[in-house]
Amino acid sequence: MESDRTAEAEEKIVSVDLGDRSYPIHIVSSATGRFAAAVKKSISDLSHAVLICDQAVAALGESLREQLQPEVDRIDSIEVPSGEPSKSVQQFEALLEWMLQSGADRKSVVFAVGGGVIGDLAGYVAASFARGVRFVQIPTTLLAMVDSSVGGKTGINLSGAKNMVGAFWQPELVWIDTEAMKTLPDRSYLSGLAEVVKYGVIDDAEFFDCLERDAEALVRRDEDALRFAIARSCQSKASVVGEDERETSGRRAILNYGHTFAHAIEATAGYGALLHGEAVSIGMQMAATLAVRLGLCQPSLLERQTDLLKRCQLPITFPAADVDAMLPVMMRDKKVAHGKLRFILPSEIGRVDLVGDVDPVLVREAIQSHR
Ligand SMILES: O=C(O)C(=O)C[C@@H](O)[C@H](O)[C@H](O)COP(=O)(O)O
Repeated sequence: MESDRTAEAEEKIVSVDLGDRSYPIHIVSSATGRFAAAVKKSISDLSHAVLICDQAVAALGESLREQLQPEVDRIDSIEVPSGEPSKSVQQFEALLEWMLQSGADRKSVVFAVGGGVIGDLAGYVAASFARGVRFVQIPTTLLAMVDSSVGGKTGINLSGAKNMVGAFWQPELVWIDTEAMKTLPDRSYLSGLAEVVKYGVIDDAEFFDCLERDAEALVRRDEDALRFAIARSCQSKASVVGEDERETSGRRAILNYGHTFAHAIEATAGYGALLHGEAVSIGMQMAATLAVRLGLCQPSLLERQTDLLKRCQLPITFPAADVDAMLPVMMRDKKVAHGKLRFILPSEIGRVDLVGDVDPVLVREAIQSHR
């Protein structure tokens, strides 16, 4: 009992405030027994649960199924291959057909169990089936915990453009159990740190200082450092999304720091060649280099970012970067307006702006300097 009480006390709830689409993010540690209660609290009239689970965490999917069983009339579950290639039109269609065969209806609730790929894919399935059913995000990678499970961006890739098809569709609940970090492979874990570092650069200078203090603790997955980093990242993301849910005012676009370069790297290198967080790390380096060359920030910003990413054991160059292939892909970025590229660029640690009309020669140079 005592340990249960301690675990409960350690539970942190961050809320995403979006009026009638508001929802809680529960950040817990080894809280197997409390999942069903949290679901019941957030979701009324749950009778049919549909679990879409990453193959890599099939055992967790089974455990969640057992926990939900007493609360529902029916559960259907399916496993999806791990990795970025699953965010495809074909996989999306296969899941919709499977939902239909499973007798899903508008009251069914989709549970997305896995990393960013599964969350984005299953979220888009939920947004599309019968014109939208409710869904729950259960992120099992660090990147999904701190970024993709929060904020309602769901979608899939086209062969030449990442996340090009999708919908803004908010979950009912995000359930983050840091227990999943114990078995996450190193490469995947470290790639999630790139999005953590991103929050420091774009929004929270004090957090950046904490990350500089805690980098080695985070790399060795120290529980306290990790819980702090996850909670602070989720708070940052929740507050930005609360201000600009559908990226209309430009505020939400700050979350895209490094992503114009990263998405082009991922699409041209072939989905899955790099993990998303690895591409974001390299993309942030290219963006900060561009900002220095444009005179928007001091070189010391790039130096601090480089140092922190290196200490997080993240890649900061991509020798195979193909500038000529990347530029046309970048023109399909969702921030392009009136045919012109726009970038999120830092002016100081903790502050970025949306910058348009950037000389393509400087963009090429920024890419080339990280090959
Ligand atoms: O939530 C957002 O908004 C973001 O931009 C967060 C990004 O880290 C995330 O990778 C997002 O999916 C990219 O969005 P996109 O609109 O550039 O596809």
